[in-house]
Amino acid sequence: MDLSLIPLNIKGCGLRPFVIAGPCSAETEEQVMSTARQLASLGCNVYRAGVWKPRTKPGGFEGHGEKALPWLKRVKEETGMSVATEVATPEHVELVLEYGIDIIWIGARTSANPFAMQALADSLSGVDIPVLVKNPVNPDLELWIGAMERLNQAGIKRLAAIHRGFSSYDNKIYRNAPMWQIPIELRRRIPELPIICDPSHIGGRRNLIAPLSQQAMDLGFDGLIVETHCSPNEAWSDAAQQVTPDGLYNILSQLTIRDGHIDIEGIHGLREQIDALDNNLVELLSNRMNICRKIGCYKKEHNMTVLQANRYKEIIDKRGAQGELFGMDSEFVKHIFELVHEESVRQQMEVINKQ
Ligand SMILES: O=C(O)C(=O)C[C@]1(C(=O)O)C=C[C@@H](O)C=C1
Repeated sequence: MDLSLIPLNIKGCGLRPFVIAGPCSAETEEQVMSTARQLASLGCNVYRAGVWKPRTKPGGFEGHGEKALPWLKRVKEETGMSVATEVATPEHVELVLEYGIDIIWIGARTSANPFAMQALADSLSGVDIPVLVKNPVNPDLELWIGAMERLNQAGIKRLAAIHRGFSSYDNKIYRNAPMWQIPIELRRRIPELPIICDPSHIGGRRNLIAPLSQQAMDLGFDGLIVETHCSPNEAWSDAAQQVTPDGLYNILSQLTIRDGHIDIEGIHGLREQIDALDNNLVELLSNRMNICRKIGCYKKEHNMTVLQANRYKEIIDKRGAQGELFGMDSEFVKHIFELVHEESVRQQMEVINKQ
């Protein structure tokens, strides 16, 4: 299904980057207003604050709920910024609409759950509000697109995706692995869908916000949603990843914003060279597969298993090391040969099982 989209039509959404900023959670009216005033004075157009906070474990601050919605309303009235918060249930939707919240986002745990997504979509049927959909916690592009399709089917056309990274068991550098290939594929599949990067949740640490924001800009993402707090160290949630409003605008001022629509003329010749090399690569792969099919025939005649683990290991190790010598990441080269081997095994299975 194609998404039927119209522009987000949010103040400032034509700028690159389009910035949404504000604290992880609305803690007190004073904290909400103080952060908002600072952000507004720096030129921010959209203010975010979590009111319902999905926490991994019980006992953490789970947000003030409805009590905090009038604070966001006040931000809107006093600063002129649009206000955004997360919703996870139809009851949340009802309340945010009652309090005139301008934009809603759907969190990673909710977008991973088709039942929850459908319930939210049903509750938004007939409502004209921009909805930002965070990627599901697991790296599943279809699930992410499916969540947006459910909203779209309910009539929500002002949609954007938020890339907040993916949960993983062993994450040393990032809180959530960026796995940039997933939002890149999303852009290829739905080019007109705005993508907003959430460097706060990917990085989990404030010193990673600048490099991650730059990476998002280099990939041509449209916006950034950054957790920003008047006193980050005292934040009730996600303290390590929040920055001050001044800190955020300092980061933004240092970003290099490149134009997605480059002058193709200058790289035309180089692209021709790439086409020629890619052509050779596919031909070489096809030649390799022909040899593998011959080996498949031999294995069939001699009753040998398709998988030859020692030989497979030898290829992966050898090519990985060779790749590194040629200036590539050995894991990348190994991965390519894992895929080549997978196809080779599939082709040999075909040969062996042919009557
Ligand atoms: O060397 C073999 O036995 C092959 O069948 C070739 C090949 C490969 O693609 O390189 C395929 C399957 C085996 O597991 C190991 C290697």
